[in-house]
Amino acid sequence: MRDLSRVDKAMAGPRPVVLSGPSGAGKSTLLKKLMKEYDGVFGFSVSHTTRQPRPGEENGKDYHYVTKDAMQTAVDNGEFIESAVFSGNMYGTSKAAVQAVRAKNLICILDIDMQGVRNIKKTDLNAIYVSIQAPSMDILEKRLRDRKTESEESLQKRLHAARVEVEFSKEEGMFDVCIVNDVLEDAYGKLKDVLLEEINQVKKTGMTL
Ligand SMILES: Nc1ncnc2c1ncn2[C@@H]1O[C@H](COP(=O)(O)OP(=O)(O)OP(=O)(O)O)[C@@H](O)[C@H]1O
Ligand SMILES: Nc1nc2c(ncn2[C@@H]2O[C@H](COP(=O)(O)O)[C@@H](O)[C@H]2O)c(=O)[nH]1
Repeated sequence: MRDLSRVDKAMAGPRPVVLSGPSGAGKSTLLKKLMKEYDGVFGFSVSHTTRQPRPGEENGKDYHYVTKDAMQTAVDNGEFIESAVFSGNMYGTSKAAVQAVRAKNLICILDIDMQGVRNIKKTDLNAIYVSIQAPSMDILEKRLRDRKTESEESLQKRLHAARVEVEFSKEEGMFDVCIVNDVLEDAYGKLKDVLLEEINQVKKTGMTL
């Protein structure tokens, strides 16, 4: 007899993965490793932002870089699943960004702040929520400073937001798992363990198509 629950699951597509946590905790580092190791399994939900691109970032790949007016108009037109102001800039997940990944039957990865988590939880996306944390505020600050992407003002705003994000991660039921990114390879191993079922599902479905 066919296992209908498994058929339904495959048809619904893989569950999206939400990575969230303080700026500098290592979300992008971890998700880039995942996308490299599992080429053709994960797809990144490319957010929109009004912040300036950093050296090496590519429009359409890391973010869609837009003006505040363009972003506000798109938000007002209902083009976003969620949007937020973080550290003085607007960020948002467009419906098109998620749809583009899901149309390919890939695991959609969202890298979003806590406001985004709250809002995505109100949707029917049925995501897996993973909190990425640094081992301590001192280490977080050092990582952010060493990254050399922020002005002192922006760094202070991010550290302030980080304290709030740390408390948020402790809220009951917010995250399925919390990973402390101390030794990168250990954190990456834990992330892969959490996502193993979805990874295997995508690999299996891909092979039968
Ligand atoms: N386990 C680790 N040990 C040491 N350095 C790390 C580790 N993980 C990430 N880093 C470094 O810390 C910095 C911040 O990492 P990353 O940019 O991935 O953070 P993020 O959470 O994506 O931040 P943001 O939210 O600002 O985009 C980077 O320079 C990265 O190379
Ligand atoms: N709510 C949302 N938050 C987002 C989105 N895209 C990124 N982010 C978060 O913003 C901060 C800062 O990112 P940075 O690239 O400027 O360092 C970080 O916490 C991201 O997770 C989004 O679409 N919605």
